[in-house]
Amino acid sequence: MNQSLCARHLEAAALPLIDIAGLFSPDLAERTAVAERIGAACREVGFFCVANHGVDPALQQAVFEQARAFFSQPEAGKRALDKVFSNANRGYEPLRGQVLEAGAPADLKEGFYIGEELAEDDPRVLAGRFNHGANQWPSELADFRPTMERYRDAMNALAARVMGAIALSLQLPEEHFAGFCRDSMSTLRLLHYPPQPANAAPGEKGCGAHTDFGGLTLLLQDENPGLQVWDRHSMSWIHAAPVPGTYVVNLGDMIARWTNDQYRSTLHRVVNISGRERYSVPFFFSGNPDHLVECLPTCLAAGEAPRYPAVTVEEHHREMYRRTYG
Ligand SMILES: O=C(O)CCC(=O)C(=O)O
Ligand SMILES: [Fe+2]
Repeated sequence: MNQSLCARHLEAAALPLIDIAGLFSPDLAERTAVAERIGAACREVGFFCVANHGVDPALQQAVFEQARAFFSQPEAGKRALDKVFSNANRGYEPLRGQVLEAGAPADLKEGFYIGEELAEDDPRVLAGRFNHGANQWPSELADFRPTMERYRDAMNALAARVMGAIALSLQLPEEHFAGFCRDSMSTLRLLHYPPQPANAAPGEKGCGAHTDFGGLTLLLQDENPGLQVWDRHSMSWIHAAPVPGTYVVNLGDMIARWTNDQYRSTLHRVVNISGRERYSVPFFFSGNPDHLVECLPTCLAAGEAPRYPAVTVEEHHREMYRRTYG
């Protein structure tokens, strides 16, 4: 994306818009300058848009095409890859399969989960590690798997780069989170939201209000708005309309735990009032399952205590899946 496009969208964007071209510079000062902007957005909102992220637009379009092709299959075809057949939360999740907002009706979205590909005889799979296993792939869509694998690789690389910037923004060495980023148990999630029905039950919506569980989320949206982000100042929902060519980046609960809530994991939801089918592709960069997430000493003021006990990435995710899938 060029500068003029960024500038034109700057006013329209409800979330901070950050040009991250400088993160690809060999010059540490340029990377640090971008990191400072990211740090300010993390403290203030916990949500921001990034432009000049380097991800191939043709690859993004291919991901949407494959997602549409998958979800437009007859229900029986999708159900053949139901998540219930997976020991690693992979595959199809039908409409109303998750309750992201405790006490609210189930979410009006259907989804498809993809993770790192691990063979059934991998020691981590044999040991029953959470979310570790093989993917379920739709055999009738020949381009689906290679497209998603290329995209997942691109997302892992971009997320690790943004984690480097977050480290810099906290006055830590850029590689501070390298152990977290190594062999991340990331999840790529394809989502399809039907238009919000006129006769929706009270509180029924695409995605109930929630914070993301993990480290970083990189969200690719189609052109249909629907995402809403809680604004603690106005105590109302910001409508985060899609900005072409950008990702929405938001922080998950683990970064809030690291920073003792200095960096925010902010409430968000989806209401698809566009009147059209909406597709989105969040990528959850969850981190290394064995990594211990505990408050960074540099994020504690004198005499302040950590708000959260230390937890491993795996323990934390196991608990969050239990809460939202019952
Ligand atoms: O579809 C979206 O825009 C957001 C989805 C989301 O918040 C999630 O899956 O955690
Ligand atoms: Fe989310």
